[in-house]
Parts: sequence; C-alpha cells; structure tokens
Amino acid sequence: MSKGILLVNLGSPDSTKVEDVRTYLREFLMDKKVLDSPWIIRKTVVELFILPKRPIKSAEAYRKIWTKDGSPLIVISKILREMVQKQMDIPVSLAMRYKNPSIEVGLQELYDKGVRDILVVPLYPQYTMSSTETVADKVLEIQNKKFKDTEINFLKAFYNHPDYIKVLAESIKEKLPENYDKLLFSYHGIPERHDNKAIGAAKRTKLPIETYRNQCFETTKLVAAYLELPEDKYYTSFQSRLGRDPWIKPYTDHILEEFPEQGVKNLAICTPAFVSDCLETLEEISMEGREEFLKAGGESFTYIPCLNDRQDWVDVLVKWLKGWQNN
Ligand SMILES: C=CC1=C(C)c2cc3[nH]c(cc4nc(cc5[nH]c(cc1n2)c(C)c5CCC(=O)O)C(CCC(=O)O)=C4C)c(C)c3C=C
Ligand SMILES: [Fe+2]
Ligand SMILES: [Fe+2]
Repeated sequence: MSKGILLVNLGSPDSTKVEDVRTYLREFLMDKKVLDSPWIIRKTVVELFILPKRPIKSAEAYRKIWTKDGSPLIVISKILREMVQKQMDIPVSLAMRYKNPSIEVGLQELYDKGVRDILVVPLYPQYTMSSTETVADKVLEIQNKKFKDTEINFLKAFYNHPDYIKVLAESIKEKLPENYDKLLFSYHGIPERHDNKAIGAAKRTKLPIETYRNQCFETTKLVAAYLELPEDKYYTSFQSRLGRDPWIKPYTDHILEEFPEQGVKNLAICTPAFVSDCLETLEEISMEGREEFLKAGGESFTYIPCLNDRQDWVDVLVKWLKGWQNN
C-alpha cells in the first residue's frame, strides 16, 4: 500500500477578526476532550460565559503576533511540512485539529495522491486527552466516514525520546545567556482532572499510562541532564490556565511574580510543550510574561524560541518518518 504522512498541529483562527476568533474558540472549546463536562454544561459554559467576551481579548492578543502570512503557528507548520517533504519521497501533508487546513482536507489530499497507509504525526511532545488524543479521535472519525480503505497509525509521544531531547537541549544551549539565575521550563497546563483520569486509567488497566504532568517533568529532567544543569538552575511550571477549576501546578504566572523576590532576577524561559511558536509562547510568555517578570523586579528575561524550522529538528522528524516508511 502506498504510504504518506500527515503532520497535525493545533490550529489558529482564520484571521484576527473577533468573529473568526469566536468560531475558532467555539470549535476548540466544544471539543469534549478539551472541556470534558457533559455536552449541555459545556454548551452553556462556552456560549454564555466564554464566547461573548473571550474572543475580543483573544483577537487583541492574536493581533500582536500575527504576521503578513497569517498566524505564526500555521506559517511555521507550513515551512516545517515543506522542509520535511524535501527529504521524503512519499507525500507529506499538513492539517490542524481546529480550523484550517482541516484534518479532513489533509487526509483527502493524501488519498487523492493514492496514499492508503498513513502515519499521523501529532506535533505534541507530551500526550494528553486535549492534545494527542483528540487528534487521534478526529482522524479516526473521518477515516470511518470517508476513508475506510486506509490504514492509519500514529507516531508515539516523544517527550523522552533521546533524539528530541538532544535537539531541544541544543536549541536551549544556543540561546542560554552566560549569566542567568534560572532556566524556566513552562509547559501548557491542563485541568488537574484530566491527569486524574489518566491516573484512573493506569490503575484500572495496569497499562503504563503516564500523566501529562509527569511527562513534562521527565522532559525537563532529561534536558537538564543533557545540559548538565545543577538542580538549583532550573524549574518547571504550567501556563495558559483557563476557567476556575484547579489546573496542574505550579502556575507560570505565579512563578514569574515570585521569582524576583526570591533573588531570581535574570531568567531564561523555554516552552517545550510546543514545537512551533504560537500565541501561547509569543504573546503569553514573551510579551505578557516578560512584562509581569520585569514589573515584579526581574532584570533580564530571555525567551528561547521553540524548535520551529530548525534543520536538526527536521532531520529528527525525517529519521523517524523514514524508520516507519521502511518498516
Ligand atoms: C480548557 C482549555 C484548554 C486546554 C485543556 C488546552 C490544552 C492544550 N492546548 C495546547 C496547545 C495550544 N493551545 C493554544 C491556545 C489555546 N488553548 C486554550 C485552551 C486550552 N488548551 C485556548 C482557549 C487557546 C486559544 C487562545 C486563547 O484564547 O487563550 C495554542 C495556540 C494556538 C495559536 O493559534 O497560536 C496551542 C499551540 C496543548 C499542547 C494542550 C495540552 C497539553
Ligand atoms: Fe491550549
Ligand atoms: Fe494563553
């Protein structure tokens, strides 16, 4: 069977117009793997409490990072696809879990090229229900509706893979200032309830299911070991909180406020839950986070970019994809 690759990232609104941001947030937050309450409660919360105002604030944030070619997340993902395609002799397509290009379009593109054996690559190093699992759900739903004669497999989460750790660590090393007090690893957060579900599933099934929080700490530990960082030189925290439920801790915004009074004045920060820079890294961390830290008494703030279109990252992806292709 003819083989092909589908790279999948999260997705962005089509534009920074409030209405486009609202449509995007509706699709995103109505996903039961993101807001995991019963449909009627989710619908009420999303329509009555989130969608009237949040899109205005989010659109403003998107406007600060938007490029002439669109959302950084999409632009970078397109470049990544092109670079991977250059080194692969099978078709490589790109899709987004929310909005465009959709997973349906990505699968159709491969199908029209005669591909029937597909490796889906969720572009998330750590897996959890609101990232990797919802990509798999959507892909399988569409396969079942339209592409029943295809075989589909998924690339495993790579949060502890030595190839990934090496490129991540090297990307950090290149940007780490000589005199920094602490390197903060800030990961996208999730509600604690999501990780509790993973703990329940691990107990019930005796499968080696790792919580998202533990995976993040493992990524930090492996990068720190690679870079030979002493324990007092790095810290792990979680960003992007939404709503009133408890999310996994510690919270990045609290840490950024507390660090200066603990003597951490020169901070470097990386965001390893994201392989491409996006709203959460460029605006929430590099703009808002920087301001918060400096206001609290911090002196220097170095934002370390995501892997984006680094050649060593492309080479690692290509190595993994060729491994699958030749299997
Ligand atoms: C309940 C809410 C959310 C969960 C759970 C969640 C998990 C999660 N998200 C990412 C990756 C990204 N999220 C991004 C933006 C974003 N995330 C949420 C909410 C949850 N995410 C919202 C509402 C938004 C939109 C912006 C906003 O209004 O604040 C992005 C950036 C997208 C972009 O266009 O740049 C990414 C990427 C992961 C990996 C994850 C679980 C670990
Ligand atoms: Fe998110
Ligand atoms: Fe955010």
